[in-house]
Amino acid sequence: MPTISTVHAREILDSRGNPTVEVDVRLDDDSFGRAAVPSGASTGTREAVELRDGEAGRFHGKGVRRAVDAVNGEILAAVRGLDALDQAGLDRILIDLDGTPTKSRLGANATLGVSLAVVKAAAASARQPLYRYLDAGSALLPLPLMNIVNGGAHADNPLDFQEFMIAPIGAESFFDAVRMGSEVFHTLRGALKKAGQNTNVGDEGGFAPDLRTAEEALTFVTQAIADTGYKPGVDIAIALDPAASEFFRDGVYAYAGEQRTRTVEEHVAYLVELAAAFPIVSIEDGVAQDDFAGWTELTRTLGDRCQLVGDDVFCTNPALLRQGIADGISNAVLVKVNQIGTLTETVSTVRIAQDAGYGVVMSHRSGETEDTTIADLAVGLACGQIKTGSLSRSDRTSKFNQLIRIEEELGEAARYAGRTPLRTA
Ligand SMILES: O=C(O)[C@@H](CO)OP(=O)(O)O
Ligand SMILES: [Mg+2]
Repeated sequence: MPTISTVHAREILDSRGNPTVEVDVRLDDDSFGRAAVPSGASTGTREAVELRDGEAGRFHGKGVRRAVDAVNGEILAAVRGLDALDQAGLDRILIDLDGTPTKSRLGANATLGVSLAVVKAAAASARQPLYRYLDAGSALLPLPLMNIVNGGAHADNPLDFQEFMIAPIGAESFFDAVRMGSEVFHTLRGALKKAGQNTNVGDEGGFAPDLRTAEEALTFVTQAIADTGYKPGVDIAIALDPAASEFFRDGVYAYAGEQRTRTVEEHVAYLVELAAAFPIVSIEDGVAQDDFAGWTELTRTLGDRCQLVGDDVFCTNPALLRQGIADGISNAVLVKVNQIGTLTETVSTVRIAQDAGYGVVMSHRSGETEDTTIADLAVGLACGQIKTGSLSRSDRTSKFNQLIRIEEELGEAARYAGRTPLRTA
């Protein structure tokens, strides 16, 4: 049984130039694992706590030295000598050591870094790639939701909705999906340029044009799919993440870019209208995390023909997801490892969703690193879908590239999910 001999954390930079935690783990058989922790901008209120120092001047208060110190001190002392193959036991110790319901004492950025670095070291010890270590039979390559237009909290443009994504549902393989996505991305660049728009990109590598309405962005995206030679809705469909919690104020949806508000009823009706007018197969956080009436209404009106993904409303939290399933809201869950802070809890959220027939979308954060763990998790947990940004910027393409390698390694056994996981009419 390989045991944990050293755990060492450091501060590194993420894709927004902010500090984040990276953890190295070495086992007594010399196996090594390294994991870097991502960071969100549009965060759910019930996410596990990302510990930041708040120390004036240093990294503008965003340092993560306290989380790093927690790993190199208390956590190291508690996990040294533990069985590296007992992930559930390790994660239980991390949760108990922290002792708070939201991991606010040691920081979810500390616990997650250790949790993921240990499983990677354990996989290395077993001489398995991570996806196979998680499940020897895993061979399902996810449908990628590729974010090619950025708005909301991820860009300095007027678009109220945060993400406009393309989903190559008709691709024959994961590699084929990446090729198709890349082609559309470049067609879109040309079209934006021709329209006199800037082609700068936002936090997740999608374009951030100066557009005001979702219809304008959706028209550009649908046209780019068609102009590349693909059938919108057949070869490539569209997915949205309005990240509606970000613009839900005083019981109404305040569209700053459009300079108007919509009531909950008007807002839901607007989403239904968009889903009818464009080839939209998935909407994440269509309504806000605290808008229970909105979630109920959206699920009732659109849930039979569109994937409705809960991000802020569930925060990858098994208890919140269980409650949502009991309440009958949404029909899919977004899974972000740092929203909950350990691998074991992440896996439990995925399993709860799968058992309930809910869709599962493994996801990056808007602040990422070159770490590609989520690519392996998407395959190893048979999620069926992954959301990892655009077809540019290495913090995003690193995940696509890892999935290309996994598909190649699986060879004949590899299966590309395509449209199957969407469960849409
Ligand atoms: O809302 C989201 O789904 C994510 C990832 O795209 O953004 P952030 O990491 O800023 O929460
Ligand atoms: Mg989201």
